[in-house]
Amino acid sequence: MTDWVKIAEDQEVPKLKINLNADEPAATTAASKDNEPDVADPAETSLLIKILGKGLVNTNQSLDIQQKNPNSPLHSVKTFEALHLKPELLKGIYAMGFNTPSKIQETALPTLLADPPQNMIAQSQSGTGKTAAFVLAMLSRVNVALDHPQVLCLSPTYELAIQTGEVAARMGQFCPDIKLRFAVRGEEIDRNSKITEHILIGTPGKMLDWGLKMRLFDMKKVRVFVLDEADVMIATQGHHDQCIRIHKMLSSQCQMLFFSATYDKEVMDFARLIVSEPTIIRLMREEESLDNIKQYYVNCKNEDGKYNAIQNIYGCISIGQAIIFCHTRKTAAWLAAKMTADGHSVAVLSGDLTVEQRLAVLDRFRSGQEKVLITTNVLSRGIDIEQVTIVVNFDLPVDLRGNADCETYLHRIGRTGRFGKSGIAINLIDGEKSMAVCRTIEKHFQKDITYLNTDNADDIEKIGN
Ligand SMILES: Nc1ncnc2c1ncn2[C@@H]1O[C@H](COP(=O)(O)OP(=O)(O)OP(=O)(O)O)[C@@H](O)[C@H]1O
Repeated sequence: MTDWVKIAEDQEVPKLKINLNADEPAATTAASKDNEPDVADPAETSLLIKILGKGLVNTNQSLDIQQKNPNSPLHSVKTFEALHLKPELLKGIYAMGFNTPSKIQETALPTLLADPPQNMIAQSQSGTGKTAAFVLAMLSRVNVALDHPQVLCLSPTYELAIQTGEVAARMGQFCPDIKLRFAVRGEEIDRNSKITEHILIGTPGKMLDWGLKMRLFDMKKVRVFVLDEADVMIATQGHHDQCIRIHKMLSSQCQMLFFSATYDKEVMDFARLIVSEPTIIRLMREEESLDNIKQYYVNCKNEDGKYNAIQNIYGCISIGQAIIFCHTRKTAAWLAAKMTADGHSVAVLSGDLTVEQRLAVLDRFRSGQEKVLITTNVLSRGIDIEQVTIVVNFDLPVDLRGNADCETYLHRIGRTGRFGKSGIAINLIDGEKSMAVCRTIEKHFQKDITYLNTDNADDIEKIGN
């Protein structure tokens, strides 16, 4: 095992340096996308959330469990001992600081480890313990007496595969006989050799190359197939078909495990193709709500008018930390330059930054080094910043056709029960179109968005109370 602990550690530095828009150099990407709506890349967002996550997310939501095969036993455990794991694995879990199984692990682990193996489709938000659960299943199923791949784990990108490998390396640190190999770009292998490692973690393209094109291992001998981040996988060009091709090569006895943070129809159809008679476990995300958020709109003539509105608000009330959302990178950069010139400490987070740069920006903002974070839709769902008191929509969220994007509005403004309850949202309006968007949002949530006159100091002071 030591070998691949080293490999995982060696990968840790380069993984953050990589520009995930690898097909386009960062400079070209930035220049050509300045005026377009800035959108979040699902793989980048997922990686950011994973790296930013500071431990287990506890939720009060209940589990929803469905079983397609009524004969499969289903029970839950309250301790890791109750799973009767190999002592070395149990030691690895405790060494990671895990004392008791998380909510999803309580129910998922007995099914994941059951004999005969059962298929599973699991859904829960980032940070709830999915990776730890399926990595434990992967490690437990290995028969070290056999020197061929027995477990395949597919991730949508290089970086996400490395993250999973790191968890496996840590959890398996006391199992020196279990061997892992990364099947990702940059890993080369002699065409005439055979892969002897027990676990392969990688991306679909490389896995297909090794298993199908080069026949470096026998896909029929694989006992566990894990598909991680199914929603991100679907969103990544070409991965859907590659996964299906891999799946077709596997034996019908292979245990199929499918993990995702969300399941829309496309992801569920994909899951159904791959996983037969699954036990489906879902832990719903705590819903964001607009309760206790005071919402306002301000009429402005143009972008300069919007800027004046922000200045007036800052002039009248003391604001802890604020996030300002813009539609394009260009507007975000323009606004940041103006606010900085006026003496505000401002950070900008937009899609032209690498994941490493975004992490640095978020870390600084979270620690209070900057008071204002100007961003676009790249700062999206799943990245919660607790201490923010005011959210300003410099541009209201709209979809590609210019219609109100209520879901994005909720993710920008809403809070979950876990975080501070009260907050202020200010929507800057510059014309009929944006007023119509504002009204649609108001109607959708049935929560008033009140008029605010930022030329009137008394009016502004009221929102601070
Ligand atoms: N039983 C546990 N007890 C304590 N900490 C845990 C437990 N299970 C997982 N964790 C920790 O909680 C964090 C989230 O776990 P994990 O990465 O498995 O969640 P996830 O749902 O896969 O999230 P993501 O998709 O972001 O990776 C990690 O830091 C992990 O080490």
